[in-house]
Amino acid sequence: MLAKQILSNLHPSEASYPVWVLLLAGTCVLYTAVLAIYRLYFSPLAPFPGPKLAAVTAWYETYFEIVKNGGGHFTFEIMRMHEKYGPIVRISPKELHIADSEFYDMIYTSTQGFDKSAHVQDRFGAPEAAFSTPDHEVHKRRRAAISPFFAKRRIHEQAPMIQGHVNKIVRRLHQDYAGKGKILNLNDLYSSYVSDVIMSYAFNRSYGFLDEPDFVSSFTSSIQGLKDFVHYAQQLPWLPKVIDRLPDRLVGYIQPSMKAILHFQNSMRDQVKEVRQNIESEKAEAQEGTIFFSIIRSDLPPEDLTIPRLKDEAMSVVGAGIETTKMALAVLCFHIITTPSVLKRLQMELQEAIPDPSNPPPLSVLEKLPYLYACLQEGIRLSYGAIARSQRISKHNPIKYNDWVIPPGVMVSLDTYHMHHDEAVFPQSHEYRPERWLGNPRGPDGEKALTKYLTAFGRGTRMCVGFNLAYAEMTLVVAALFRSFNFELFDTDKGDVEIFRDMIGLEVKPGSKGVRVKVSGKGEVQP
Ligand code: HEM
Repeated sequence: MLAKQILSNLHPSEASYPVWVLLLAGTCVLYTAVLAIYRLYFSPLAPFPGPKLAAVTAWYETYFEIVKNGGGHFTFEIMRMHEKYGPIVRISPKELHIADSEFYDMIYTSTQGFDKSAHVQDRFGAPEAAFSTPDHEVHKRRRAAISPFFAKRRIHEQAPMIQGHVNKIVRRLHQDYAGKGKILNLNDLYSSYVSDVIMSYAFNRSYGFLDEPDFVSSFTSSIQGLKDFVHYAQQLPWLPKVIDRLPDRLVGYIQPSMKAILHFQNSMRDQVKEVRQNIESEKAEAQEGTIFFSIIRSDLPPEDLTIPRLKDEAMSVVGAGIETTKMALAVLCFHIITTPSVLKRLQMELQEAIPDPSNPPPLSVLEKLPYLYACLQEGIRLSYGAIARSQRISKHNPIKYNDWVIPPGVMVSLDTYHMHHDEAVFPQSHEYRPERWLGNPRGPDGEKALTKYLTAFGRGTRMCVGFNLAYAEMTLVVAALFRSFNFELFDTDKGDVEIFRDMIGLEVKPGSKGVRVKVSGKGEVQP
């Protein structure tokens, strides 16, 4: 009515563009004000503590994830919020965050079928992978098709294949690096190693990344580039959908970091297409028993067996274990090399367990070495796996936390950065201290195993499916390298392994070239 009156009082030429703009702007302001008032005073989350601005707008989070210091800083901001507001905080209009290590297992649980949030479904460019699937029931069905391949027994069956890749590394370091002064980039080495392992296992295909000059290939670089886009994809969930409709060349031109995702997507699409074509033409003997051969032959419903869906699953199965395992290895090697007491103790243990380095004992023996295991645990702890929170949603039931009742449908999370730096659980949490894992240690209550607080692999229904593979890869390569070689850091410092920002995975200081070392052959260590 008011709008009509205003318009009728105006000369037609005056009632054109500016009035409509004013009306539109007025409506927007009114809508924003009403929304802000609703979020502050009437939303079911209104009683929860937290900054008012974060309660009013999700742009608060966007600022920290995309703008501040180049983005990836919301996890640290959440930490600051907890210092001010206590263990439960409303971090955005629709989301709560909890900082209480004892409550982790209540959210990341196998006893309740919590969903993931759909707004993060697209962030790794693989929206239909089990990993990204929001709905609990659909996730359960998709995960069931891949999880048997990562059971401990199956990984032990793969140990000779993994050891074969480790032997190749040892040979190459002897030939090209040891005593020659040539600089070895451990990040590149590990990236190639775990990529070769997973491609062998997923597709029975050798890409020979470990044969590449300096262990660098476009594939491993593309995996590294995947995380550059994650916060944009999460904060602006429409962006991946728009990009998906544009020609690849245009995308690469507008957003160079997307090139990595496109490259990876294309290579995974080619892989699954080939397996399916081979099955259809009965030429798939070479792939029989591999992960994707079995998935295509599984009883998943047809909508889960399309090439685009399988491509997404391949991106997840292949991609999820590369940067995570590489960073854990790079971090732990840095600390072992720079801490003489740790290095000596590890080398002594390995010397005793592996009398002849050319004939290493099986995985089942090496994985029981207590100090080696402790070194891995500390590396995993300080590389975090996924740093950022992974939201869970209880669709139907409220969640109780202390005196608070979290209504159904609300995103709630804890995160590994908070967990791994809880000083009550891990005193001097920023220090690399393998000793804290020795002797079946307990948490602060003296009962719960300390391993319960190591959440790098997540927990519950969505826990990392590949953790047995990750431990096997790390055990075999760390045992071989520290048994056979000495390493001296080259132009590398703590900034090359410590968190600078959270890109879901660990991102270290800008411009870092990774952990670089000079290699020499090793004599026996004296007690
Ligand atoms: C140190 C090494 C690794 C770490 C720290 C790690 C960590 C994680 C984390 C935090 C999650 C997500 C949990 C969640 O959403 O709450 C995850 C999921 C996943 N990881 Fe890993 N991961 C590692 C290695 C691997 C390896 C080697 C593979 C396989 C080759 C793998 C495959 C997967 C898959 C497929 C998922 C999705 C599981 C699901 O949603 O059901 N990961 N991982």
